[in-house]
Amino acid sequence: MDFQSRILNHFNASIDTKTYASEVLPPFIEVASQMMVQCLVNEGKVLACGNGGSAGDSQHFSSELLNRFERERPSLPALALTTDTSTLTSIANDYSYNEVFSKQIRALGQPGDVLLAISTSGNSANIVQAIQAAHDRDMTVVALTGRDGGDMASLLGQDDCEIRVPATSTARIQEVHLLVIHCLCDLIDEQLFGSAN
Ligand SMILES: O=C(CO)[C@@H](O)[C@H](O)[C@H](O)[C@H](O)COP(=O)(O)O
Ligand SMILES: [Zn+2]
Repeated sequence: MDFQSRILNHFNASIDTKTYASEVLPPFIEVASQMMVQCLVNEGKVLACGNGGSAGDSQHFSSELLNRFERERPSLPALALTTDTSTLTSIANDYSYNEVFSKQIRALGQPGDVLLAISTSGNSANIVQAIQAAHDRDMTVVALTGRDGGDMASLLGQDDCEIRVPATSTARIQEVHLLVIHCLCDLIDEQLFGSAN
């Protein structure tokens, strides 16, 4: 297959995945946005974590809350747990990579905070442990997953919300995760700061 055909295949697969996701995800995205708004109104914060591309997604989300999305408004409290290399390397070195997020959550998480846990497979052990730590801290969890939801899906409780992308390719799932993150940012701004076009 020539390169341009490969590129076209990627575009078409991404479009198809997003079209299918648009038929199933909106109710879950709405609920997740309401959970985050409730948390922020009650002076809570959103902690976010993920590995690889999903680490980037965590940072993308937290920067849009802390700084801005598409309108002028006050900064909102969010923190990506993926950025402090001293903390990440010392926890991984002294304990285990599986604990790099959970130890931060046990220190920083407060009751009423929300954890945004991102994994395309739903099986990353450090994300699973992050969810367990969040529950121990009386936090709720918004989980962005894919495939069959993996181990994360079975850990979630009725106060949590899973947004599971109906796809199997990591890249395609990540592309929808980013769209979901932008939907969450828009809905949070809309609920907290009123109508904008
Ligand atoms: O971005 C990509 C692949 O598109 C990779 O960096 C990917 O995020 C990494 O392999 C992650 O470790 C995958 O973890 P997960 O999504 O299964 O939790
Ligand atoms: Zn990627």
